[in-house]
Amino acid sequence: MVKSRSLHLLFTGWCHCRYSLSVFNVGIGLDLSVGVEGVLPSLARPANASRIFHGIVFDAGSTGTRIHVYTFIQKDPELPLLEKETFQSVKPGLSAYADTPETAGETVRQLLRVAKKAVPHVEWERTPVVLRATAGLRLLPPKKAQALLDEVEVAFEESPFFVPDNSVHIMNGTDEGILAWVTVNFLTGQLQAKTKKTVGTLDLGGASTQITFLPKFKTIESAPPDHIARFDLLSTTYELYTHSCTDTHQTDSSLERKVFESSCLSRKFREDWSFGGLTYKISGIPDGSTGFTECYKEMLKVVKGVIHQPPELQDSNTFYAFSYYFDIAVEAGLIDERRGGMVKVQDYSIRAKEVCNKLSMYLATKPFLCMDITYITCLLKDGFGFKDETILKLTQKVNNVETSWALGAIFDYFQNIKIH
Ligand SMILES: Nc1ccn([C@@H]2O[C@H](COP(=O)(O)OP(=O)(O)O)[C@@H](O)[C@H]2O)c(=O)n1
Ligand SMILES: [Ca+2]
Repeated sequence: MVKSRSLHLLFTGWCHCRYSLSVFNVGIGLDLSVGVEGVLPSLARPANASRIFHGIVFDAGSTGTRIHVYTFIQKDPELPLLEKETFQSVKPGLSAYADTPETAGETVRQLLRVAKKAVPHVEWERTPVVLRATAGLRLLPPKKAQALLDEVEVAFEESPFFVPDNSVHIMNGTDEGILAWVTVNFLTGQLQAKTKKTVGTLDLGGASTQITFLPKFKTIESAPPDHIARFDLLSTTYELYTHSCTDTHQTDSSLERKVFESSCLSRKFREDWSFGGLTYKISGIPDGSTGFTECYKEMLKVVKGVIHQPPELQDSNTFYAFSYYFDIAVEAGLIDERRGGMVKVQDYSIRAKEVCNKLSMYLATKPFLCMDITYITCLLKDGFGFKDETILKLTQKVNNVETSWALGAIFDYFQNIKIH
């Protein structure tokens, strides 16, 4: 089976980009406390609740389904701390079961066992469980996606956990970006610092990508209003720039072609790849040119002019980046898988040149690395408009908690954050 994020993009075609105005309110005057493991604002809970309480979030992503079980501690008279997260994931994502939706229910039941172990028996019936699906389900025909969500809901209702209204739904890309930003800025302590020294976030999933940051004055002035998200926290109004692209399925006749040749692949590379009910012959260009320059040109076709470029990104210093930004940096040897690390945008670019100009060296072990790392380079430089020196902080976890929108989603649940 072909494993390449960018190959998927090349087949699905142009990103469908949304720049949305999102407004959510998080209670003015909210109190916050700082802990060793992390920081959480006050969460609404029953008056007779015990000191420890929990929340369960399922992330139904395009490539996998994950469960996050959060344990919070109420430190009276202080506010709750995030004590720990229990995390587990399975592959493939729910969209792989579009024609056998009952299998989606089984996937969820399997992961619910993790929650039963992580949450004490007496807490089950007051512990909320929610599932948010992202690009994989956004791309399915609505009826097929709904059938999967219905199976999930059945599995939830059978479980001993509390199933709130609207517990299971497809999330839009804007919410994904904002909630990931909330997660990272919360875990790094920026939200409670009140200094507005927040960090921007970059997520690159199997079929969508998000960029979210707190813009400076000029960006707010010059960006169209629907590129800005607003919310209030601790008497401060935050205005976020958030932009999400979900790969769209191409409808033109080019999807009918059965052969896909790319200069990002070695001339000797041949593999069959099934996608969208058809099988394609993937290969390098037998008599054509290969290498970084040609590969970059291919990537420019799917990136250039599609994504809005906020001018201030040229001056920005550090962004937190996760998911495929992390995975590909590991595969390229730029960072250690366990520790993560900092890379500059130019590090992706330098490595892309090295890999793409020696394709035969990677043919046996990492045939798609050139394509994937060149795609990331192109997305960062010519898509978003980052400068070479911008630092990306690549991390899967902060304070032992996954850098994912999932924590932001449970925060959203407990706080009734309204995203518009
Ligand atoms: N908790 C998570 C969830 C996803 N991921 C990564 O996210 C990428 C896949 O994204 P995804 O399946 O969520 O796809 P989307 O639905 O977000 O487009 C892979 O690189 C995963 O390793 C992660 O690193 N940690
Ligand atoms: Ca994701």
